[in-house]
Amino acid sequence: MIDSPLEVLIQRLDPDLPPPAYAHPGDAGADLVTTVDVTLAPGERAMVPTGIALALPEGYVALVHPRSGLAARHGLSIVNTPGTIDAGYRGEVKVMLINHDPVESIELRRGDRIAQLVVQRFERAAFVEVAALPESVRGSGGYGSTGGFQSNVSESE
Ligand SMILES: O=c1ccn([C@H]2C[C@H](O)[C@@H](COP(=O)(O)OP(=O)(O)OP(=O)(O)O)O2)c(=O)[nH]1
Ligand SMILES: [Mg+2]
Repeated sequence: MIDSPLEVLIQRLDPDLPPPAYAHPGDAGADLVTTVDVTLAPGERAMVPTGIALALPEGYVALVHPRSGLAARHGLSIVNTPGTIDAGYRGEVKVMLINHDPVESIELRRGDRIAQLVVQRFERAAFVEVAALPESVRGSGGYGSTGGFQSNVSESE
């Protein structure tokens, strides 16, 4: 890493559990753990505490992302992905987990790594109202305006 890391103040509300940690140098996400055992039935969601509180520097946000391995293997995700941790928030970081598996329950144990925190700089916008927006190549095209899956194209096309 070229730049020195950004200092982010944390409090461990549950000192027996580890602080957020990057698994490898260069990783964007620092893993968060659950402080509680929780079982999620298919389709069920739960607000899970992480035992961590933050004081992010002004101009930074922390985003709570799912872990892809748990998503692929078990269907575990986050309802409001990515969750937004505002710089001024001093409460416990919580994760709104959801079990997307249609059949299997997911059993999580205290200390399991359930999500990852990505700290980013953000811009604060000044929203300037105008009568007409500047033109662009895309215009108002969206929602699949450029096409869909390749397999949907028939051979005669
Ligand atoms: O996954 C999340 C999302 C949010 N938060 C905390 C930190 C965040 O700063 C605060 C508010 O989140 P957000 O703005 O997403 O929720 P809201 O529904 O708009 O609540 P508020 O009215 O408090 O802003 O809740 C979490 O701990 N985990
Ligand atoms: Mg809000």
